[in-house]
Parts: sequence; structure tokens; C-alpha cells
Amino acid sequence: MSIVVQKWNELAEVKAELAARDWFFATSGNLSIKVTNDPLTFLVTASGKDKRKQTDEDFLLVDAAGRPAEQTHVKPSAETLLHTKIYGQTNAGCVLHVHTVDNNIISDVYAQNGEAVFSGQEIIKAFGIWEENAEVRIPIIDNDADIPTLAAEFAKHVDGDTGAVLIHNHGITVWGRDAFEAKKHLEAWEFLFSWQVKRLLLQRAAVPLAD
Ligand SMILES: CSC[C@@H](O)[C@@H](O)C(=O)COP(=O)(O)O
Ligand SMILES: [Zn+2]
Repeated sequence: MSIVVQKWNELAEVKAELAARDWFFATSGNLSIKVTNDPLTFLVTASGKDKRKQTDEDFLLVDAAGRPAEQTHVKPSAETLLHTKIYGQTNAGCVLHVHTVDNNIISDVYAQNGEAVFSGQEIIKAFGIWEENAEVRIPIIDNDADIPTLAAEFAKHVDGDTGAVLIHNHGITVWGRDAFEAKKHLEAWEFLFSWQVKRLLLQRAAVPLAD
């Protein structure tokens, strides 16, 4: 099996799992997986498609600049530039972007702080952090409609092989060394967002919480 087919299948599997979670509302979301390092190529979702559906045109191969690396009539994701920043600046192998109600609420509630901070949660260990009372932070950036401007701001927060950024009232972009890690981190972030949204609602309802 060629490396492209192998990576295609891997990304298709992640896509199906995220679809099963109903994380692709209204054609939102984009995913990619690195195929080769030198030259850099990666498979990225085709733009504007319903990512819950599985078709032979779900992904296309693009180069380091996000341009199609082979003849195709489908267009790369409108947000491919964000993926190129990650592959260009790190050794990440997979990038996942989803819009969920919870990630949008958290991005809005903490927008003024420029980040959301979480602690006191067992699931933080999914990020490979094992200390007691560990804290995790996710930056929140403005949702600039101009993709090069958005990508430039986004790139300032891309400094490791794993990471995540919230885009205000838009969604989350998570990356990891491989698809397994990217998905694990995405699920852990979404768990934290959902947990925090529910805590905020309970606090509002004056239900006593541990802290
Ligand atoms: C309808 S979602 C809005 C899109 O602009 C975008 O944010 C998105 O996530 C999907 O865009 P796509 O070009 O299909 O990758
Ligand atoms: Zn998006």
C-alpha cells in the first residue's frame, strides 16, 4: 500500500470517529495528516464538503504552501494555511479543526483573557502531564476573516509538536505528532470545555461545587 493510501485511510478513520461524535456541523471542520517530510506534503480535507460523508474526494494532497500537489478539481480547505504553519514550524503529523458549541462558548467566555485555563481534572493526564494540580492553558485568538492575517496570529502560538489554539467564536485547532495523539488531545480539550460550561451553568444556578 502506498504511503498516500495508508495516510488517507488513517485520516478517513479519524474523520469517521469525529463525525460519529457529531463534531462537523454544517460543513465546518478540517483535518490533515502529513504524508512526506522532504518535500513536505500532507493530505487535507477538501473545502466546503460535509465531513460526515465518506467519498473518494474527501482529501487532496498539498505542498508546504498548501497548494495542490497533484491534478485535482477539488479545493483544499479554506483554512489550509493554518495547517501549513503547524507542519512548517513543528514535527506534528496530524491537525484537527472542529467547531463545537462548547469550544465556541469557552472561546467567548474567556476571550478577554486571551486564554482559557483548566486545572483539577484527571483528564489533564491525556496531555502527558502527570503532576498533581496540573494546569493547562489554551490560547484564544481573534477570528480574523482574512485567512493570512488569522494564520499569522495563529502561528505565534505554534511552538511544539503538540498544541491547540481556540479561535474566538469559531472553533479549535489541535495538532499532535500523529493522528492518535491529535485525536486524544482534541477529545481531552472538548471534555474540559464541556465540563467547564456545565460548571459555569451550575454555579449560575447556585448549586454548590467543590471549588
Ligand atoms: C461552514 S464552516 C466555515 C468555514 O469557513 C471553516 O471555518 C471551516 O471549518 C470549514 O471550511 P473548509 O474550507 O471546508 O475547511
Ligand atoms: Zn473552521
